[in-house]
Amino acid sequence: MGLTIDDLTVRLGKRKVLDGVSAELRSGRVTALLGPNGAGKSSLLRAILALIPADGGCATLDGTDITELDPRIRARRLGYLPQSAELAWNIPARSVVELGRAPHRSPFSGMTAADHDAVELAMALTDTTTFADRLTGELSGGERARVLLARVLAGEPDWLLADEPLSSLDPAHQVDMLERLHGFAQGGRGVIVVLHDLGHAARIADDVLLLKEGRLLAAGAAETVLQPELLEQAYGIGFERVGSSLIPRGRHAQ
Ligand SMILES: Nc1ncnc2c1ncn2[C@@H]1O[C@H](COP(=O)(O)OP(=O)(O)OP(=O)(O)O)[C@@H](O)[C@H]1O
Repeated sequence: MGLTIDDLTVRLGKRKVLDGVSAELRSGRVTALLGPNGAGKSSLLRAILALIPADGGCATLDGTDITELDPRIRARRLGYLPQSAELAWNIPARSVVELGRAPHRSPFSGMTAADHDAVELAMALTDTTTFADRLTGELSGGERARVLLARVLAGEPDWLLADEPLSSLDPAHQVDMLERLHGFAQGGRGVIVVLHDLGHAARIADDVLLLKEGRLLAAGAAETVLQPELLEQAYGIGFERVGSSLIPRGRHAQ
């Protein structure tokens, strides 16, 4: 059981952006999704979430094809933090976080005590309580990113799929975000996170999926995938170990 990707193939326009990707993802662990620009990382998250159709294969959650789940159940079980921190509405931050409870509420019903508790907890975890009443248009990019994380956490999903969640955060909030994701997984839920920084991946990931040109180049425990030879194949540059870090050597390094 868990989240299984089975021979998933996706075309966007004329491009095959995912080509026969298969993997078993486990709850209680952080899976980092790595690979160069254009490798298909965002497409893989979006295909798992049934936001883009598969041309072949499928993703299943506890044995059920995710595309066959009722959309409300799907939204409850799979939380998505997309790459862009844009927000369509200029509303108070707390109202954005409250939207994360939508899959738990019936239309036109008010917020229950449980809804309020989940919102307050999510805001506390993301350090957003202090600007809960400010309009999102008045927040910095990093503050907006944290509000969006709070919105996903408020939905109490079983799985969190986060696409480059660190990109607009300062170092302190990057560390906070990594700890939040780690804590989320330690609570028994599943995390799939797209990362570019290999140091962050080494710090947080239990497992790694390494994509290149829409194909899975390697998958497994982080220490087995985060190896200079595999990373070189994926990114086309050399890597060397310095202490516990993997440092890029450049395209023409010997
Ligand atoms: N709507 C689209 N139509 C056609 N091709 C697309 C579309 N969206 C993405 N692609 C292509 O699909 C491939 C995979 O894109 P994707 O965004 O999944 O990669 P990524 O690994 O997340 O990249 P990055 O690290 O740059 O965010 C790229 O070659 C991209 O140009």
